[in-house]
Amino acid sequence: MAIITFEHVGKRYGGRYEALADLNFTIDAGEMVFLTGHSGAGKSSVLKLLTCLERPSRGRIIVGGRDLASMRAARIPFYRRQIGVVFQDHQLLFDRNVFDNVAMPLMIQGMHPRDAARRVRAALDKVGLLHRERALPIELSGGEQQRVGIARAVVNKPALLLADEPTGNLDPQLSADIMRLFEDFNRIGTTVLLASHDLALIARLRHRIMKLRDGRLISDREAS
Ligand SMILES: Nc1ncnc2c1ncn2[C@@H]1O[C@H](COP(=O)(O)OP(=O)(O)OP(=O)(O)O)[C@@H](O)[C@H]1O
Repeated sequence: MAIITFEHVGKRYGGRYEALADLNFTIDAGEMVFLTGHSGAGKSSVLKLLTCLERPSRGRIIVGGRDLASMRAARIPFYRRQIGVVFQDHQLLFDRNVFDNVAMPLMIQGMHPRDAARRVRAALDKVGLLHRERALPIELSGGEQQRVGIARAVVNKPALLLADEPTGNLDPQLSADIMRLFEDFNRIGTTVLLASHDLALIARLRHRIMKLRDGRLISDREAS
């Protein structure tokens, strides 16, 4: 069953040339998919549309049965709770410790601190950082900081996990470790869509690869 459908999606920023043009694809629930392409090909734009940070200029985007174009602004925060997002620079709060960073989405939702603490520790356990919950981000390595970013993205148990160049700043060994984490979450049922230009890494992993060029889908290779 499709969890994401793009139908004839186009995106223009401020009336300029098209960042995305007539994009059509579906991603089924439970898939793990890489989105690749050169810098400026439109990878981040796809993710911004999926998180409603941007609206499509044309076409339809359906996520979990909801049409994003017709979603009222007031619904967007609720919609976003079902999606975990991992950024290249992880966007941690450097004056808060690991626990508080991961707890942030749950606090914003008003979850009871006791329930939140249980969730936070479960997420930190999954990324192997339970023993660092009191550390400040500055005390962690780059790879560990990215793991905190992933824990924060999954703390809500999202059906869909999006990541924009999550290994962009990491060396090959750490990148492979981070990819294994995404595979772990995928194995337990989370749909994963991951933008990356690290072709060597993603080719080894044998998941579906969608390739963009100048805002168009130029190839879509099924998992092998
Ligand atoms: N907010 C914006 N305003 C104007 N143009 C934008 C905006 N965001 C993206 N663009 C343009 O849209 C095109 C696609 O950008 P996008 O960030 O989606 O590509 P990308 O494949 O993610 O590239 P990168 O790997 O460099 O992040 C680029 O030409 C970019 O300059």
